[in-house]
Amino acid sequence: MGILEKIQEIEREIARTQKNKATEYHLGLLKAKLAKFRSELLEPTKKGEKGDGFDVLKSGDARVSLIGFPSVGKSTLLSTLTKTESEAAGYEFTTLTCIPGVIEYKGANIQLLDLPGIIEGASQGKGRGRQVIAVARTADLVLMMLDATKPNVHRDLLTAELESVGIRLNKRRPNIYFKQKKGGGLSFNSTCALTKCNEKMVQTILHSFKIFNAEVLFREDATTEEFIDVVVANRVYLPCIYVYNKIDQISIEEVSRLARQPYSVVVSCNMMLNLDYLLETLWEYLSLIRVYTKKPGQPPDFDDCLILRRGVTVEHVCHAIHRTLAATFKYALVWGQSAKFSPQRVGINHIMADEDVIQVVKK
Ligand SMILES: Nc1nc2c(ncn2[C@@H]2O[C@H](COP(=O)(O)OP(=O)(O)OP(=O)(O)O)[C@@H](O)[C@H]2O)c(=O)[nH]1
Ligand SMILES: [K+]
Ligand SMILES: [Mg+2]
Repeated sequence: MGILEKIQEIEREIARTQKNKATEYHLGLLKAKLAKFRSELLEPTKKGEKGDGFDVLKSGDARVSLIGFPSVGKSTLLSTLTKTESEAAGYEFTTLTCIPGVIEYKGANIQLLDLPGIIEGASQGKGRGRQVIAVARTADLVLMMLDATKPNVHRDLLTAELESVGIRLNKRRPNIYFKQKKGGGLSFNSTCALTKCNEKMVQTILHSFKIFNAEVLFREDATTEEFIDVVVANRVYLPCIYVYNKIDQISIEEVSRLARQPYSVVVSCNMMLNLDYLLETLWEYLSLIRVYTKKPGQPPDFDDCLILRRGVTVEHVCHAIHRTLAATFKYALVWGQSAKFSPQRVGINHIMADEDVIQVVKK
């Protein structure tokens, strides 16, 4: 039996198993098996699957992938936001490979990848699904494009496709410590009351992965699925913006309903509506910040900024300026939002904010 059939069989069994106390562990076991087979699907099988227009080099400050059903307007968006032209047309599967473009925004170069449309069953190899999903895994953010005139179930279908191959959208990594050991059996602890999972379930799941010695610490009230995610380990956690395109075709009431959903932005690529807000949201979700440098006695260099991630320290800034700078660092002067007063004299662990100005003083 092939993996796909095995997966289908387990899915059918889960569907026909009633959910109650008596079947709880059996279900947990099935879910663990499912996770195992699905992660096997991710491993490249045939030679030649790569190198057919999907292995685009990473470049710039961040990478964003465009995921959506056919003809929702992905290529139209790429051609609108970047200098690259990607063919757009009124028929499905116009785009057949990965087309990279660059969004220049607030001094950052954001690589935007246009991809073929994907459909239900993509994770199991329908269409170019597997290649598209492999690219999505390498991105820093997913722009899931949806057709505002189509039923909203598309959003759940695509989310489920990505989920089934280990891509988690707008979710945190579960706060569970897990370490395999050489001996000593299972050591299980939690720092809070557990209502969705328990020691016996954890043991059952670990046994199904042939793990008999391990240390497990639940630091939150996590579910069985979340525990499986931690064990399988090849999960990626990505921010996702749901972009509803073609709002020129729907009523204003419908537009405002879609716009109020979480993580959602409404646009019209053809009419160039709300694209500024999309870029602003993109910047926000990518956690990018700008840091300007300044030399003593000179004004800051506002023409050239460093693009970094929210939460970076002065040490990161030093590395971004020059690889040896951190070693000769004495202190820095910082102007801007992260400074209590301007300028503030700070050490190497000071956390920077967007649009801060920094002057590094060497030993
Ligand atoms: N009404 C309307 N039509 C749009 C809008 N944006 C794109 N379209 C149209 O939607 C059709 C499909 O656009 P594409 O950009 O080719 O869509 P795609 O998602 O790249 O399609 P595939 O590559 O086939 O997956 C084209 O006819 C576009 O002109 C929009 O904002 N409003
Ligand atoms: K199309
Ligand atoms: Mg396209």
